[in-house]
Amino acid sequence: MTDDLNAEDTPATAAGTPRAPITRLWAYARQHLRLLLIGGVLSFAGGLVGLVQPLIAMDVIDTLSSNESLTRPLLYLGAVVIVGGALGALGPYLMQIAGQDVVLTVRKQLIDRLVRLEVAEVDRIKPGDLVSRLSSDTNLLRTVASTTVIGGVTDGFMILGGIALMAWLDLALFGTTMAMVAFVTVTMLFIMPRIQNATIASQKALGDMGSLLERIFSAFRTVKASSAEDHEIGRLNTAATAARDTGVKASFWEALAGVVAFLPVNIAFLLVLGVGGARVASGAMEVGTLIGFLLLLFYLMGPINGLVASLSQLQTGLAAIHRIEEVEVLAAEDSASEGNLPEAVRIPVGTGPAQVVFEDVTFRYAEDLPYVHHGVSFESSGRGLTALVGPSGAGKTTVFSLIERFYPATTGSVKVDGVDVADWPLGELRGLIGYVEQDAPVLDGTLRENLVMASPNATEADLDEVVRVARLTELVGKLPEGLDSRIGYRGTTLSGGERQRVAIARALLRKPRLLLLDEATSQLDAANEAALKQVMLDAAERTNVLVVAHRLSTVTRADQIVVFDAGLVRAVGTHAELVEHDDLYRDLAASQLLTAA
Ligand SMILES: Nc1ncnc2c1ncn2[C@@H]1O[C@H](COP(=O)(O)OP(=O)(O)OP(=O)(O)O)[C@@H](O)[C@H]1O
Repeated sequence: MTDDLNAEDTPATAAGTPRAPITRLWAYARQHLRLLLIGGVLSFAGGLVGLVQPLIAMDVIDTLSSNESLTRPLLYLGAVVIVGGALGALGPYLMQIAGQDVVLTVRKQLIDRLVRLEVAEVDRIKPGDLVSRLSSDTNLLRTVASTTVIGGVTDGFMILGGIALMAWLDLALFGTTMAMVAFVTVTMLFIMPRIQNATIASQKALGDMGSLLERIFSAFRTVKASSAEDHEIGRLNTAATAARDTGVKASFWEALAGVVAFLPVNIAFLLVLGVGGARVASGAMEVGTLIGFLLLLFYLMGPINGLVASLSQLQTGLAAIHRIEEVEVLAAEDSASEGNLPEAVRIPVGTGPAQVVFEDVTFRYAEDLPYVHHGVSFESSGRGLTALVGPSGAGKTTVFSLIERFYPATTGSVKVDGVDVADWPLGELRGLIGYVEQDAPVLDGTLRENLVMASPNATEADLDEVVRVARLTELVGKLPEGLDSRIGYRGTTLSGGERQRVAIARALLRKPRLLLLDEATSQLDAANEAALKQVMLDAAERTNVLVVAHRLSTVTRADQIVVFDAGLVRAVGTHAELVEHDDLYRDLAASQLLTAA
């Protein structure tokens, strides 16, 4: 189902099951039904006007043979051509607008879903493929949700109208034509699902290409330093070839559908000419009726080809919906939720440092993965610095993920200000926390955009203050446009230490009641190191700071140190106490696991 979205070929724990694509298409189109219907009715009316043309032509021929004036029928014919042309242009135009509206609705829905996805879902999926779903797949929907459906329905009605007229004109010729129509119908039932499957494969191949490209650019320097360009180009080329092959396959079935529509109608044309000619010769039929029938058949070629093209396009659109729907069912967070507490129980609105309590917390990232936390308990409250230390993989960063409610604790409880994080309104919970990740991500854009993204209402004075506190004044001074300078994709124009201080400044701008800081494992130069430590200590004067510490200089200044080992808290104390009483801590302090600055 959602396997295509998964980085590994493990089934996703999606929030639901995709609905049938055709139901989904209806749900999308329904929201723009008015415009679609107006466009459809105008197109249909244009078609009907066109249908009258053969009848007027018959009138012209009859008038010719009766030597009467041609003015009246020719005027009718002219009017019919002009009105038919105008309706035929306006109707499809309105439907195209409706189609763009449908795509916009779907894109907005997808964007909302993608940005609000649960972290656990994002752990499993391939971002490049999501981009292709948002751009390429939704684009496929444009035609389908507008002209295809309405066009198909109008063509269908036109064919039915034409068939009724044929039956009225001559039953024998009607029977001949119907045999061909039956052939076309049966063959289409065979071809259509194949177009849909080939399109799904083709779009998937495009998604794979996007994923591979994203993979390369997310580790571009590593790819180059590993001289892996040829290997990566090979993988991309394979995906591009797969996209070509599946595209060709889809085109083959579409072309076959076109032939299946075209040939029988032409054969019917010849048969009608033969059978009708014989009937005219035997006097069983008027020549005007035969010409009218032939014109009708000729005229119906358009709607028949149109209907077959619509059915082919419908398959393409259904394939796109299939892929869009796979995203729609991924689990997303409800950041606007009011939390789980009953109305009467209000969360105390705190202003000072927030309190964090872990009570016997167990946690694993997924049901098929081992436990990371086996019963973690500790508390951190008031101003000051709490350092989490322990061997790599002991579960320190996971503590932050649980406080931010990126994942729910499996058992036990994580409390902030005495309230389980699961019960907090998500927006409020995250609003009181400043979080600095270990690799201190910086987003493409200007320095200012990066700083205010967590606090859009920050004033210039607030900005100046965090720039000063985070020791960024010198950096801002040397950038060509100061705060408004672009800092490159992922902040590539900044040093590691600068990126971290930008991330800290962003977190501080929120005036957090709790600061979570995942210290970088990479070495920084002495000046950066000292600057960062000072920023951290300054923040600890004002609020509760939890730091995953990798440096001895950080832990020696901490008010409290929590020692993690294999998913458990094995000791809590100050540096002096732990050096005295805890073997692991003593080893950590003495070894490379806590690097001396
Ligand atoms: N998103 C994830 N999905 C699955 N497993 C994960 C995920 N994140 C971390 N883990 C696993 O959870 C365990 C604990 O990871 P965590 O990052 O909390 O350790 P840590 O103590 O912070 O390590 P380090 O000091 O190296 O940063 C590790 O074994 C890691 O492989």
